[in-house]
Amino acid sequence: MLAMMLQPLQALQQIAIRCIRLCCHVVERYICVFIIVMDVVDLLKDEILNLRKKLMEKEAVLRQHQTQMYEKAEEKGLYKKLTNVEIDRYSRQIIMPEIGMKGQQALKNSSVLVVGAGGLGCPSALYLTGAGVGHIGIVDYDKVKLNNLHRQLLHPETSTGQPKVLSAFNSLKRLNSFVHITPYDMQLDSTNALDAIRDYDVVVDATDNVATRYLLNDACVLTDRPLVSGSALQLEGQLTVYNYNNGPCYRCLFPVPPPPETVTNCGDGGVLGAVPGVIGVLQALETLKILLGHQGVVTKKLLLFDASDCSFRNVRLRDRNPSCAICGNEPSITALVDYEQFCGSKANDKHNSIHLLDNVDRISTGTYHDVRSEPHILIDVRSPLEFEICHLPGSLNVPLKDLASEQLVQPLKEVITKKGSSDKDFPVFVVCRRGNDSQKGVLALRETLSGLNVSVKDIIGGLHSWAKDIDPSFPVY
Ligand SMILES: Nc1ncnc2c1ncn2[C@@H]1O[C@H](COP(=O)(O)OP(=O)(O)OP(=O)(O)O)[C@@H](O)[C@H]1O
Ligand SMILES: [Zn+2]
Repeated sequence: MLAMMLQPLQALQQIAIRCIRLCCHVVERYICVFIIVMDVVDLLKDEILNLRKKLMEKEAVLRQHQTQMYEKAEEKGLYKKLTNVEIDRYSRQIIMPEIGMKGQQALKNSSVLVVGAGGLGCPSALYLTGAGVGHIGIVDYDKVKLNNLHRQLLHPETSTGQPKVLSAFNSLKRLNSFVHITPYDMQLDSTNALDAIRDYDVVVDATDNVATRYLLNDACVLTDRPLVSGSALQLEGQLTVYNYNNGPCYRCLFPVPPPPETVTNCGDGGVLGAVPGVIGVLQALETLKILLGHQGVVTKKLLLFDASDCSFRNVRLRDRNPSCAICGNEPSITALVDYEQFCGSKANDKHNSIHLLDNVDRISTGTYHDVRSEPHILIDVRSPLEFEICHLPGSLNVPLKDLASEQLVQPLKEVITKKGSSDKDFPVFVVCRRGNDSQKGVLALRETLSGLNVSVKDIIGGLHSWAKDIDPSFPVY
């Protein structure tokens, strides 16, 4: 009787087992197919990468031959005139009355040094190369980083980790093999700037730091070269040509460098890629106008570009200062100086660590990792926008500038009073992106939290160290 009652149940069980087996089989097949597709994708990616490498090797050999040919031809004075291919290639600008054969010929016989192969240097060099400037030098000491690619469009993904000048050289040569490109993988400084600049007619300042701006300015004044200067940050850009047509030099307008802490760079302030794109292209345009001897070069005035409403504004600049230290009537500077010392900042925009706190007031990311399960408060002093990109679990976001405000710190005080016990200092840790602002945060909090039993320390190296030493999956920006 019992066996009869169980029969349909067993049949159902069998059907269920079959169904499950069938499902497993289907899932297994899907996984297999997925794995096979993934394998094919990986294989194709590897193959394409190898082909690209081979292509680059072949292109390098070709360029070597072309360079030799160029040099031999130049020795014989052969390349002074435009070839028929060049006439065809540049015909759309040659037929303009402002350029003509003479203008194109002039471009072919001119040379431009682009300093910086970054956000401004890439678009600048791109249009100078396209226009057929005969010789372009490009200087940079840095390597291509992943976070350069959104705006430094001469660098393809495959260049990441490569010297920027090599990457720029390859892209420019691929674009126009008629142009002679000289890459300089080096930092321009007082020891090499004059020699580098003397070989070129015009200098484009596409760098990102104040020390190099003064260096280029002085070097251009001493060698009598126009300096096409540009800058871009966030949604704004600026452009002017210094030391041209009796106009002012950079020192005439800014005899004293700004305090280093007031200078914001792209790494901290951010920049929308198309903004340096606009300014870089305008730098190329002004350079071409100088080489062609055109009127209307942006000198003795400053062009201001505001991308938020796409407005361009020209403001008049002061005239050349007769008592300027470098271009004045009786200059006190007659040779290049130490620009890092003069500006009190490095000739790069790389992050410099500051030391405001004693070691006892700081903890490593490893120590924080070990104590994070114990009661404490972690304050992240970055901006809310940065906090949104990534943050450590349980951290409170109080931006550095708000730490000095009694009113804004009041809720924090309440949390500490609630959590802390009176017999032991309650631990408060401060974190930021790289470990500088967190130290400032500790100093500010010591003021605003005075009177409370707290021990305030910062985390050395900030979230960058956390990602490097503790959690490699943590985003870095
Ligand atoms: N003295 C110098 N000599 C050679 N190259 C320089 C010098 N100073 C700055 N540069 C280069 O100028 C370029 C400026 O580019 P950009 O302003 O786009 O900044 P970045 O350093 O590439 O990027 P980010 O600031 O976002 O890290 C950089 O590639 C930098 O290496
Ligand atoms: Zn001057």
